[in-house]
Amino acid sequence: MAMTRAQGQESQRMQQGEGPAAVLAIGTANPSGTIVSQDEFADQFFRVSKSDHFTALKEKLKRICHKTGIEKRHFHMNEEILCAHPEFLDRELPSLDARVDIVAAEVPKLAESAAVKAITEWGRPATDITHLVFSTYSGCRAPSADLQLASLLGLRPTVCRTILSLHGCYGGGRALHLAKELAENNRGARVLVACSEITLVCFSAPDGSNLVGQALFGDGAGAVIVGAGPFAAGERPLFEMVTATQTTIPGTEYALGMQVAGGGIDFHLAIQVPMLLGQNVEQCLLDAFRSALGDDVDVTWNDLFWAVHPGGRPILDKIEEVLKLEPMKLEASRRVLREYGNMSGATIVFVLDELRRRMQEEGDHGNQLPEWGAMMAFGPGITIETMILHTPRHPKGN
Ligand SMILES: CC(C)(COP(=O)(O)OP(=O)(O)OC[C@H]1O[C@@H](n2cnc3c(N)ncnc32)[C@H](O)[C@@H]1OP(=O)(O)O)[C@@H](O)C(=O)NCCC(=O)NCCSC(=O)/C=C/c1ccc(O)cc1
Repeated sequence: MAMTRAQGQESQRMQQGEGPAAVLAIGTANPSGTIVSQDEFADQFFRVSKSDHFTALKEKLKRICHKTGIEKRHFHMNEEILCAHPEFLDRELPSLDARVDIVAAEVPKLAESAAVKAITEWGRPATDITHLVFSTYSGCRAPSADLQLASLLGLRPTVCRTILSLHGCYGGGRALHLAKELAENNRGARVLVACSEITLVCFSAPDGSNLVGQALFGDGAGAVIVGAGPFAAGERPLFEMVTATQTTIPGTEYALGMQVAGGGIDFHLAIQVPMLLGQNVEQCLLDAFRSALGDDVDVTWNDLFWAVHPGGRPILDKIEEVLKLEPMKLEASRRVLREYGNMSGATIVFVLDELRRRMQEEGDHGNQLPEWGAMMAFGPGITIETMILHTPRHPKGN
């Protein structure tokens, strides 16, 4: 059969979604097991790891915990697991197999809890999902967590799955970026984004190099349904994903990283990370806005709403300082950090959920959050994912 170039172009156009992709529903979940107050974390961590005699290290961890801006975190890890696996405390002992056995089962289950909430809110059957993008730093096995999640949710066998491994804290941003591209280029596509992180793969006894990570990271999962028009009855865009960019800060590979080793995943966070992000975020935002709205776009940062990955309290402080943001602008990020800590790739989904909650609350009081916003997530590279968001205004009652 012969097809002309024009017919080919028309056929391609017919396969594309209408308008920018949008977030249609959001769900989040945390392990129900252990909730640790940040005030008590150092005492508890040193007790269970039998490290109370390292008094200087413990005092340092207390100083760090006090400065994190975190009030509590959720963990799958508990004393029962530690009793069964004392090797998790000693980086020199082989423990990767046992860790992977646990997270291979738990990471998809946690993702399922978040995804069920998102799918329920979306209101369509799980079998209408066409694509799945799964992000985790705990995926060291194939078939992986994406396939298990697809089975747990009863997705159709033709669902197109992609797993993003070891993207760390920008995994959620990258997954949403990819979902936008999939939805806009496949008419009728409905993409489930799932990010699920369990710190058990990184857990170890305190030493001179791991205190910041142990004080910062927590467990959680976030799920988002993404789709472009035409929208089905009942589907309601929460955030339109207007444009998305990824930038790597040259020469900063050393600053953030993780390494899968026999004794678990090691990670490092250089002390310069907040400064490096502070020096680069404004340019990323300008580039993203120019690509969305043209070179002569004039943006006032305080006129936007903000969904920034709360990688750490000084990162939020630095971004607030360089963009001269009013104090409440990063409140959604600060609240998520306070309540859950840094859940790596899943965190940005919690921030979007918090923003959506605030929008509803403000709307109920007759106020509205700004129409335009920016989402940013950071991770190893140093990589910065930026997305420009727009909130459609729904007439009351719709
Ligand atoms: C709460 C901190 C640790 C301290 O707050 P501060 O305002 O800087 O306070 P201080 O300057 O008084 O520092 C307190 C102590 O912490 C030490 N410190 C201060 N940052 C440091 C430091 N990166 N190292 C090692 N000591 C330090 C600092 O030297 C000091 O030690 P000391 O003088 O003995 O009390 C704060 O710096 C903080 O949150 N830092 C982390 C920022 C950060 O890099 N976040 C990660 C962003 S990217 C991301 O989210 C995830 C990436 C990821 C990667 C791998 C994965 O597996 C998963 C995910």
